[in-house]
Amino acid sequence: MSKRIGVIFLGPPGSGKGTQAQRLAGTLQIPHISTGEILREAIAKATPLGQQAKSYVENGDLVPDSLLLDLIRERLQQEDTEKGWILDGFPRNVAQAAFLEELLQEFTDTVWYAINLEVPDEVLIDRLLHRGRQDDTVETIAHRLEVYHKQTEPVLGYYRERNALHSIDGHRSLDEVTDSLTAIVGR
Ligand SMILES: Nc1ncnc2c1ncn2[C@@H]1O[C@H](COP(=O)(O)OP(=O)(O)OP(=O)(O)O)[C@@H](O)[C@H]1O
Ligand SMILES: Nc1ncnc2c1ncn2[C@@H]1O[C@H](COP(=O)(O)O)[C@@H](O)[C@H]1O
Repeated sequence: MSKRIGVIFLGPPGSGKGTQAQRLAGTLQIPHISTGEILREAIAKATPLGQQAKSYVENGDLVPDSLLLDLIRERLQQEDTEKGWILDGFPRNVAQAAFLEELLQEFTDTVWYAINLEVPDEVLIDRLLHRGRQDDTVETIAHRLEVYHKQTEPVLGYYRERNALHSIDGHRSLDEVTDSLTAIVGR
C-alpha cells in the first residue's frame, strides 16, 4: 500500500495556497484543510471557537495557538485523511511548526512536503483587493502582510533548516503553478 501523503502549504496571504490546495485535493482525492475556512465557518455559526477567534480574524491577527492545536491533531486523524491531507494556513508561526513536527513524528506512514508559494507583495495586494473577502480591505491586507513577514516567514527557515522546503514561483498562471506542484508531490 502506498504511503499517506501530507502537503503543507506555506506562503503569504494571496499567494494562491487555497486555490492550489483545492486543485490538488481534487486530483489526489484527499481533504483540503484550511484553518482560515474552519475559523470563518465557526465565526459564522458563532460557536465557542468562532466567538474566541472573531476579533483576531477580523483584524488580521493570528488567533492564539491554543485555539488550533487540538483541532489540527483531531482533524488529521479523521477517517477522510486515510490517503492523505493538505494543510492550508497551518503552521503560521514557529510554535505551530514545532507542534506539527511532533505530530508528524507520530505519523510514520506519512510522506509530507512543505510547499512555499513565492509572490511579490505588490501582486498579493492586487490579488487580495480583487478577491474581496471580508478581511480583504486595504488596511487589513497591509496588517496581514506585516503579520506574515514577522510571524509566518520564519516558518520557511524552520523547514529550510530541515531540508524540507520546496519553493515555487507562484507569480505565474494557475496551470504553471499546478504543474510545478505536481512535479514535487510526484503523484
Ligand atoms: N496564479 C495565480 N494568478 C492569478 N491569480 C491567482 C493565482 N492564484 C490565485 N489567484 C487569485 O488570487 C486570490 C488569492 O488566492 P488564494 O485565495 O488561493 O490565496 P491564499 O494564499 O489562500 O490567500 P489567504 O492566505 O489570504 O487565504 C484569489 O482571488 C485567486 O483567484
Ligand atoms: N494557523 C493559524 N494560526 C493563527 N491564526 C490563523 C491560522 N490560520 C488562519 N488563521 C486566522 O484566520 C485568518 C484567515 O486565514 P486565511 O488562511 O487567510 O484564510 C488569518 O488572518 C488569521 O486570523
